[in-house]
Amino acid sequence: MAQYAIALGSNLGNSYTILNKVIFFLSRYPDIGLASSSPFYQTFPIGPKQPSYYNCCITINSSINPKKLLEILFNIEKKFGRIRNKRWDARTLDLDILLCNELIINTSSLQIPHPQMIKRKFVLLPLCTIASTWKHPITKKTVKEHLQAISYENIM
Ligand SMILES: Nc1ncnc2c1ncn2[C@@H]1O[C@H](COP(=O)(O)OP(=O)(O)OP(=O)(O)O)[C@@H](O)[C@H]1O
Ligand SMILES: Nc1nc2c(c(=O)[nH]1)N=C(CO)CN2
Repeated sequence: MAQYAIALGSNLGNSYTILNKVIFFLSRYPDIGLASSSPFYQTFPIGPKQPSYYNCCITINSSINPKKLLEILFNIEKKFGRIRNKRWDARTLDLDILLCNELIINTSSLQIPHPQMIKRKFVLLPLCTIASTWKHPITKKTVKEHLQAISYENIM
């Protein structure tokens, strides 16, 4: 059984409702147990000009392996209306695997920890509300320490 941290984001459609529905959907998914879920934060977009986001994080327990979980999350993004065009395009749903136990994976299609997570306040702030002491397996710093190191502000 592994513990995963997952980041959710949405900035197209009724984002608040979409995130709620996705968390409910995941909580009922076979072999996935929802452990915790953060508050939702409205955040200014990082990157190209586009609508503001709702972001949150969850932790789950699952016997599903990381590669299979990525495939499942990809299909859930599709089910909730994600159309993939360019990188960083506005989207109804983005699901990123942030952490899996103390595991490090570095393949072309899957990197864990998520390489961008420690730079993103819209990830670290919600994650810190549910997993502040989780140690990043590469930097060895906790989620809280990474959050404290970020100076920019994009939370509304
Ligand atoms: N830990 C991970 N979680 C989710 N996707 C990942 C992960 N590691 C690698 N990927 C890969 O990243 C690819 C691009 O993902 P996506 O289209 O969601 O990027 P993005 O959200 O636009 O940008 P970013 O990657 O900066 O969040 C996916 O096809 C997936 O194979
Ligand atoms: N505030 C915010 N900005 C973003 C986000 C996101 O989830 N929230 N996701 C991006 C691509 O993954 C790019 N920029």
